[in-house]
This record gives sequence, structure tokens and C-alpha cells, in this order.
Amino acid sequence: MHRKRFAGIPSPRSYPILGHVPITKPDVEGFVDQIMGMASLYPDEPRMVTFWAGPMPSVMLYSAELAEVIYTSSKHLNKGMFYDFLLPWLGEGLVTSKSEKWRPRRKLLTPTFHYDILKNFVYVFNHQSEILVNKLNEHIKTNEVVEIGSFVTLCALDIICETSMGQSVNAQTLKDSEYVRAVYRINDIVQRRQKYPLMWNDTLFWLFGDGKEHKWAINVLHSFTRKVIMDRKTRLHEEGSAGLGRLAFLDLLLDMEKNGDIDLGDIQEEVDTFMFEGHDTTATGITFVLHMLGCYPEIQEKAYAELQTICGTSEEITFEHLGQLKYLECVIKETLRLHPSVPIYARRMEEDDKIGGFTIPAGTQILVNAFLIHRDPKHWPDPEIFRPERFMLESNNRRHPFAFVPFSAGSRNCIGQRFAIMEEKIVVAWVLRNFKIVSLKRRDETRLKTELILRPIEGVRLQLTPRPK
Ligand code: HEM
Repeated sequence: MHRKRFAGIPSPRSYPILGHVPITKPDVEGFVDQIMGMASLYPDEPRMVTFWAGPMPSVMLYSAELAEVIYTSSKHLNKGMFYDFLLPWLGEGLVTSKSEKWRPRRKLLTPTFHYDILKNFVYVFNHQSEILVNKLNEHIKTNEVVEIGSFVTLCALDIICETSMGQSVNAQTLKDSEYVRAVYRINDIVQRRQKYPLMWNDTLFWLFGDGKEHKWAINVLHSFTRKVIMDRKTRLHEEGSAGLGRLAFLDLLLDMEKNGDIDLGDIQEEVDTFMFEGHDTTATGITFVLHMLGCYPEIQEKAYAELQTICGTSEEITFEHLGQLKYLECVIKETLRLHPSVPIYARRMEEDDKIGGFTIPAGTQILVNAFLIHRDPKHWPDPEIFRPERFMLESNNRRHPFAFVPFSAGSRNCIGQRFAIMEEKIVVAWVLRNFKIVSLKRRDETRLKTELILRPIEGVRLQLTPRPK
């Protein structure tokens, strides 16, 4: 695309044909600093920057006002090219599908995430959190320090497997599961591929990249979900829904199949999509919340006092409790503001359109940078300060509607956001009720990396002390 069409939009100095490729930092930390550093390099309006990967332009937006054009558009609904690397795993499920396929599918699946359905999962959230607390108790008998992310990730994986497929993979209790290994491996391979433009070429990827392992992982992932789907379909047919035990998303999808709305291939795409989108995101979300609670003792005690008042001696966190845990919700949201699990997401311009007074040509990749939108001093005074009260009702009502966008916004927003907040609340509540948490590193000492997901480079190390019963 011709560079003249982007004249006037800020852009760091680049090379004539290769663009920014030679100056892109290859290491994960350097890359984050470079991308997020744009807000320091170009802090003023229009808060947008152009990058060139060779001849391909990407325009990164980092203001609520500019991102609004994308969120509210009914045209720019397709994703950027980075999502193509997910196609072999996810097929054309909700995250990756093009707008023609996505529109009717989203309409069909939206009721699946209604509170009346999500209520059924409260048991799973509690049950898996209890296992997590037991595992943490076992661990601290021999080692005071816990890398909490690794524990929480297995818990989130068990939760998403059980709620999506009605089948536990027992990631928390089993030492080794091939499916779990394949989930980790595929995430890693996709993220590495996104960062190395040479590996975007399929032939090079197969010859010199992780092609072989990629094939192994896809085979394991698809065989597992295919088998679960077929087993559940057979049981549903033979024993009826009463024979299946707890409800899972899969049962609702199988109902849709019975009505002729989708086929088994479509179901597989959506189950794989939930597995991808629904576990790493919540796992890093919960990890960062626990880190923040461990950094700010007064906030931790306030959240703990609320839990004691609302839940009292009740062993379980019930659906009714969830609505009342208002301060904990503010803590979770403030954590998502400073550490959005998906810090950047991409769309493709389907036709020329005006953003920030510039005409952006069709075909351009738009990167919406939620990490920086959440730090725009125009909407967030003292943006680096961790202050959960920002999310109290009154302040919320006065804010720009797109200043807080961890779940994206508009019609292509996250379908799982209520599920995510419910899960985060319950898992965090269990840990907080059982342990006093101290973070071994301050926030400013915790280095971040961003792959598809924002993560702490060295994990989050906590000291956990059991609270008196
Ligand atoms: C803290 C947790 C989560 C965060 C921060 C998050 C964030 C996001 C974001 C930013 C998007 C838009 C991505 C894009 O435009 O490319 C998205 C989409 C999506 N998320 Fe989530 N998510 C979370 C949890 C979940 C969970 C638990 C599920 C499922 C159970 C889920 C399922 C989906 C799906 C299916 C989409 C695609 C929606 C569509 O295009 O119609 N997410 N999520």
C-alpha cells in the first residue's frame, strides 16, 4: 500500500522497503516496551501511530474516541491477519470467523451466556477453587513461596473444560495430561509464529519452524474434543439430558444441532474456541488480581472484610453473593484496567473510513491498544495508581463509554465476559478467604510481556499465610 495515503499520521522512523521490521525488538519485553512506549513518544492527539511490516500497514489506536469508530461500525467486523494462525486449531469459530459466518452464529450463541445458564456453573467454579486452595495448602507445607500463575492456570483449565464440555481433564490433580500439554504447546507455537514474519510463510513454517509439533498438537486437541462431543451426543441420545449430570455449553450446542441450526463440525469449532479464549484470559486475570491484593494490604483487607460480611460462614460463594461483592468487582476491574488480559486486538478495515480526521484505506490492519486506552490521562487521572474506587457506580457513569475496554466493545465484544467476572470473583474469593497474601515483588518490579495475552515474565510469586478459621 502507498505510504502517502498515511501521511500526517505519526509513525516512528522506518526503512524504505522493510518498514519497521528491522527495528522491531525481537525479545518479548523489548517488544512490549516499544509498542507501549508509543504513548510516551506521541502522547498527544491524535493518539494513533502507523507501523509498516514491509508493505503492510497497521494503524494502532490508543484513545477511546478513536477506537469508538471501530467498535460502533457495522462494516469493520473482520479480524486482522494475526488471527489466521489460529485457524488450523479453531477453524471458523466465533473469534476467527468472517462477518457473514459470524453474524448468525453470534446471534445463535448469545443466549448461551445468559445469567440463567451461567448460574449452573457456580458449582464448578466453587468446586475447582476448593481444589486450588487444597493444592496451595499442600504446597505451603514445604515451600512458603508460591508461583501463583501456574496453580491458577490449571484451575482455569479445569473450569473451562468442565463448563464447556461437561468433562473434567483433572489438570489440577493429574500430573500429566496430553491434552493440557497440547493446549500449552499450541499457544506457544502460535505466539512465536506471530512474532517472526519469516514464519508467516506456510512452507518455511513447515520446513524450518514448529510445523511438526504444530501438527501433533492440533491432532491431540481435535481428537480429544471430537471424542468428547461424540460421547456426549451418544449419551444424550441414549439416556436423555438427565443422564448427563451437570449442564455444559456443549449440551446447548447439541440441542442446536438437533434443531438443524449447526452441524458437528460447527460444534467442534466453538468448543475449541471456548477452550482457547476462555482459560488463559481468566487465568492471567486472576493471577494479576492476587498480585495486586498482595501489593496493597489495605485494599486486600477491605476486600476480605466485604467477603466476611456478605458470605459469612457459608462454605460456597453463591450466585446471590456474587451480585453483592461490589468492592471485589471494583478490584477485578481496576486490575483489568492496568493489566488487560488481551492488551491489543486487531480488525481489518473493510472499506475506506475516517478515523481521527484521516482517511484510512480499506485493507489496513487496525490495532486497538486497550493497555494504552486504559492509561489515557484524559479519562483516568493518575492512570498508574491502582484505585478500585474508580469503578464505583458514580465515577463509572461519568466516564467515556469506551475508556474501559478489556472485553473489547460493540457487537464483536467478548461473549464470555460475565462468565469471566463470575469465575474471577469466585476463585479470588476462595484464595482470599483462606490466605493472607503478600506479593514478593512490587508492581513496578514486575516485568510484563505480551503475546496474545499479557503475562508477567517471571510469574507472580506470593507468600501465603493461612488465615485463622
Ligand atoms: C478475563 C477474561 C477475558 C478477557 C479479558 C477476554 C477478552 C476478550 C476480547 C478482548 C475479545 C475480543 C477479541 C478480538 O476482537 O479479537 C474477546 C472475544 C471473545 N471471547 Fe473473551 N475474554 C475473556 C474471557 C472469556 C471467556 C471465559 C470466554 C468463554 C467462555 C470467552 C470467549 C470469547 C469469545 C467466543 C470471543 C469472540 C466473540 C465474537 O467475536 O463474537 N472469553 N474476549
